[in-house]
Amino acid sequence: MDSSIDEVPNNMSKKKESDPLIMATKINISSKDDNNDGIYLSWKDLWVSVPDKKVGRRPILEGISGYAQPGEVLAIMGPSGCGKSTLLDALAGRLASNTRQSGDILVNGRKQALAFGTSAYVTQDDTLMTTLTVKETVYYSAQLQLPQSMPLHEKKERAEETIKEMGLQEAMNTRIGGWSLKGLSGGQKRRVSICIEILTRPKLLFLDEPTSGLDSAASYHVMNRIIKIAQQDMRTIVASIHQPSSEVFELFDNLCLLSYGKTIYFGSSSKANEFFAINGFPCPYMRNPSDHYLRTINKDFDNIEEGFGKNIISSSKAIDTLVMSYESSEACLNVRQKVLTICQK
Ligand SMILES: Nc1ncnc2c1ncn2[C@@H]1O[C@H](COP(=O)(O)OP(=O)(O)OP(=O)(O)O)[C@@H](O)[C@H]1O
Repeated sequence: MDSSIDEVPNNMSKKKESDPLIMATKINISSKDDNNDGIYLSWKDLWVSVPDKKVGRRPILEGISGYAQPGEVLAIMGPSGCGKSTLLDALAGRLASNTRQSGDILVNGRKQALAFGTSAYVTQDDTLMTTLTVKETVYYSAQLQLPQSMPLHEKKERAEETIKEMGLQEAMNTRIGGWSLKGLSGGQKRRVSICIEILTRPKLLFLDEPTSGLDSAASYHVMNRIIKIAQQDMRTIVASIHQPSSEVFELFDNLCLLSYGKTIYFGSSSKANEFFAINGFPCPYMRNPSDHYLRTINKDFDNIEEGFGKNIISSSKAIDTLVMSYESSEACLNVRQKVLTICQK
């Protein structure tokens, strides 16, 4: 890092509160890494609804349960509009004001708000300052977010290390850019947003579509890095993800597969194939499992889908079959037991 960015410029401290860097400060300024206790997050019979002109209120999530635990990454997957971001928002306590929520969300087995500074959230939109370079963005953010007691050189090192972790060293001096100034690619901006949020090494990290806009190699490296952060530092990570490659999919510990607000499957991602196969939807040879799951449970194109092999079945029926089967499955029982165990800890 060069010395010209040693300190946060004065004018930045006068920026309005909506500035992402300032918001990050407010969330994380007191974050202290002084103990290694991880966060167990669990949710039970979680319902979320929104206003609807026709029916009054429309459910987005319909009584779902699950958990996320230290050292692991939980991937939330499902067709577009199935409620992935809504679940992340509910868990992070940042649902929109027009939503209604019922059911329990438990932090370490108790109904409590997430302690100040313990979690971070990377949104789908990259709200970055277009005129700053990558180095300036991450370094200023480190200065603002990391504890005052941390020496400046350590903050610099943390910033540099994080930039490297996200594979951005080549773009250090590139401006973020925007519509009037060409700068980073969409995927690089995603990585800068992730950098800013992992600077403080939060114990609980929510990532909304961390790989959107990334090519398959970058997606793999970014997710691999995120998995390492979870494992090395016993962080709990919950990430919504659209269409992971099979290599990225294999990195996830647990999978929460949603379809139109209902759970299709929750459990070890390595056992999802078996669940689909025993219910009559085996993943064809050489097909990416996540492509197969999403195609099976997307009913938006029911009228034009060719069905599954000889036994043509609509996706609506496939969804009903899988939802019912999941509810009576061992996987579902395991989730309920796990949630109960977390409560008793
Ligand atoms: N605050 C809200 N008010 C009204 N409708 C909402 C609200 N939040 C979410 N929705 C609706 O709920 C549904 C699920 O939205 P959500 O963003 O959770 O889906 P998603 O699975 O993350 O989709 P995508 O993959 O396309 O981002 C959508 O139909 C969306 O329009």
